[in-house]
Amino acid sequence: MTAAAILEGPVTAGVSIRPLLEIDGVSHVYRSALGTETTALDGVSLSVARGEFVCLLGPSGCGKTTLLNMIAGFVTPSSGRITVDGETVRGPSPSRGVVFQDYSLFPWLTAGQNVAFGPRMAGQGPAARRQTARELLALVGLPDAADRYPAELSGGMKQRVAIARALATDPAVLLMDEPFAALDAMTRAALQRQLLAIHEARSKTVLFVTHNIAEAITLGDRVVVLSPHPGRVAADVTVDLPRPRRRTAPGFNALYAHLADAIGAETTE
Ligand SMILES: Nc1ncnc2c1ncn2[C@@H]1O[C@H](COP(=O)(O)OP(=O)(O)OP(=O)(O)O)[C@@H](O)[C@H]1O
Repeated sequence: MTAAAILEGPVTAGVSIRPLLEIDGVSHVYRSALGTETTALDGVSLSVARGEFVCLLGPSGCGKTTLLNMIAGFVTPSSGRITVDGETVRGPSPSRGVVFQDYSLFPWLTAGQNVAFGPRMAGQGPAARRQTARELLALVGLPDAADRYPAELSGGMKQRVAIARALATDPAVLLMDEPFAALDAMTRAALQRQLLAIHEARSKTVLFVTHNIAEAITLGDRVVVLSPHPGRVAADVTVDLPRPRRRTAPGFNALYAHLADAIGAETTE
């Protein structure tokens, strides 16, 4: 074993199993213009393995978005350290794809151009990035939407384009902030299924923020619960129910009750 491999941690059959994402004692304090301080997160530590699908669950104000924004590199931790693939996060990077709740597509670009935006910034040529956009739009179930503008798409279609756009730079980790919260129940269920299929097909590491307990159980290999004021890890639960996970499946309700208890909710849905 090389010195580098030893530093990276345990090795199985020559493959390092160092976590892809490491959040180490991270805190964040917001300071207002008037000097008021809000401690959004306090001493949060979390490791996410390569290929793992982790849901961050918690009530409003527990710091889920702040944590995701710090991993994305949009917000700097007040203390602690975040590393992705061993590199300290110091700002946004194409290796971290982000999907927001409000779609945030460029309205002046077509769906295809939105998906091709990251590759274009990375210097990919026109033919290659058109091909990337075509492939990814097909992957999210929109093979014929390349020339349509966001205003011509439904909410569910926009979010599919946003997922394709986030995948276009082949990020190491996909960061998703309540991406399906604004969608109706049927569209939401369809996108959940599609996201799981993409997760499986592309072996993507996913960190998915939600305040919806059923969604967290449906999607996650693990559910990490944050408690509010200040945000701290209150529970870290492995979901070992077989997929696809239906609410009527044995074990679903017991896990639901356990997580509801952990976030201090009667029910949130
Ligand atoms: N820009 C900001 N300035 C000051 N305080 C902020 C700012 N952004 C968030 N906060 C505060 O930090 C805490 C965590 O907010 P955050 O948005 O990260 O929580 P959340 O769990 O994502 O909430 P929600 O589910 O409602 O989106 C809250 O108390 C919030 O009021």
